[in-house]
This record gives sequence, C-alpha cells and structure tokens, in this order.
Amino acid sequence: MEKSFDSQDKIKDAKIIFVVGGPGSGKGTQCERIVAKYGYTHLSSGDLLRAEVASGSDRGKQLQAIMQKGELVPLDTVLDMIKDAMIAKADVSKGFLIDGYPREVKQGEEFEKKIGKPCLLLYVDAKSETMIKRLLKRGETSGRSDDNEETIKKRLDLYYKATEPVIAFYESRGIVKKVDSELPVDEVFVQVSQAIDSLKP
Ligand SMILES: Nc1ccn([C@@H]2O[C@H](COP(=O)(O)OP(=O)(O)OP(=O)(O)O)[C@@H](O)[C@H]2O)c(=O)n1
Ligand SMILES: Nc1nc2c(ncn2[C@@H]2O[C@H](COP(=O)(O)OP(=O)(O)O)[C@@H](O)[C@H]2O)c(=O)[nH]1
Ligand SMILES: [Mg+2]
Repeated sequence: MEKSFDSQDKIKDAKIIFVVGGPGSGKGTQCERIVAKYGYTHLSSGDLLRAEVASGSDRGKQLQAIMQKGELVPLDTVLDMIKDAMIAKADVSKGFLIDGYPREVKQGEEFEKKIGKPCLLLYVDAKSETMIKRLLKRGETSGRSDDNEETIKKRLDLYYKATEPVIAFYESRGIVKKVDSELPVDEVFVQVSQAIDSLKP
C-alpha cells in the first residue's frame, strides 16, 4: 500500500498533454517531433496495447481481438498501462504526451482521478477522407491488423461518436489547441510548437 502511494505521488505534479485526433490524423508523427524538440516522454496508448499483444500473453490475445474489430479496450486496462509507464519514467521526464487517450469522456475523468489534470489538449485535426487515405497507405507497410478498410471505418465511426465529445469537454475548460493536420508535417509542427510554447512554465 505504502509503496504504491509513493510511486503515484511521483506523477502527481507532472506536466500532462493529451494528444487527441482521429485514427491516422498524424498524432504519432507530431509526437515524435515534440519528443525531439522538447524532450517530453511519448506514451501512445495504442503502442502500449500493441506491445502487450506482441508479448503473446493471455491478456494480449484478448486485446488483439478487440483492436482487430476497432472497438475500445476496457478503460481500466489502458489506464493502468499508462499509469505504470508514467511511474516508470517519472524521475527523468520533463512532461508526458499521452497519445490516443482519452478515447471517451469517461476515460478523461478517470485519468484525472487516478493520475492528474492535463494542461493542454492538442487536437490533431484532419478530414476523414485524409485519414482514410493515410491509414490505407500506412497499412501497406505497418503490419497492423487494424489498418484495413473495414476496421478503419469502424475506428472512424467510433472516433466521431465517442472521442470528439472529449474535445468539447476540454474546450469548456479552455485547454484545447487545434492544429490543422491537412498541412505538411513541418507546418503542422509550427502550430504544435506555438501551442506548447504558450504553456506556462
Ligand atoms: N486508449 C486506447 C487506445 C487504443 N485502443 C485500441 O487500440 C486500437 C489502435 O489504437 P491507436 O494505435 O491509438 O490507433 P489510432 O487511433 O488509429 O491511432 P494511430 O494511428 O496513432 O495508431 C484502437 O482502435 C482500439 O481498439 C483503445 O481501445 N484504447
Ligand atoms: N501528408 C501528410 N501525411 C502525414 C501527416 N502526418 C502524418 N502523416 C502520415 O499519415 C499516417 C498516419 O500518421 P500517424 O502519425 O501514424 O497518425 P496517428 O494514427 O494519428 O498516430 C502516417 O503514414 C504518416 O506518415 C501530415 O501532416 N501530412
Ligand atoms: Mg499513432
């Protein structure tokens, strides 16, 4: 008990940025740039889940089935993974990019209860046609079982239904910065940098 309280304490005051946008909008691409420029720790919830799948564990097999269908993994599973990863990096991290989470308003609320409040929600915006095109292209080489036409459609539907309300939720708190991910990567990153530079130290 004592120990888990201590380790949780380590991330209590961490700088937290949520990176939200549709599938294939360019979240991962921009996060890579942010890491290079600002030294933040990038935690992609999708990557954490895929690592569990790759481990071949029983839990990984259950996750694989859900992800293949483009559905959402249970909230507690993802949140525990993110929290453990944050605690592991707490001593060396200047801040955390939480990429692909929250996927629904409830996930954001639980994150705040168990971990802390975000200071920024970076909204990576692209048109659905653009996202579909990028995902199909990525699917040629990604090896991801969910980068196929049928699952992409489901992921997009779920994004508009469950995840877009997350943006409205944080907009009412005044922490949303939207970047136009239709632009070339460098130009998107100019907007991303402005959003991060505007944060109070
Ligand atoms: N918080 C999360 C993150 C991911 N997933 C599951 O993992 C899949 C892939 O997630 P992610 O890698 O974030 O995919 P995308 O939204 O397509 O974004 P990206 O292209 O950055 O990987 C989702 O469809 C979903 O099944 C989830 O349930 N909950
Ligand atoms: N043209 C263009 N392509 C991009 C941009 N950002 C990402 N991509 C491509 O779109 C695909 C999805 O990007 P990724 O970062 O994986 O998106 P995520 O699903 O939101 O994490 C990748 O193949 C990228 O190379 C961009 O700003 N412009
Ligand atoms: Mg990604």
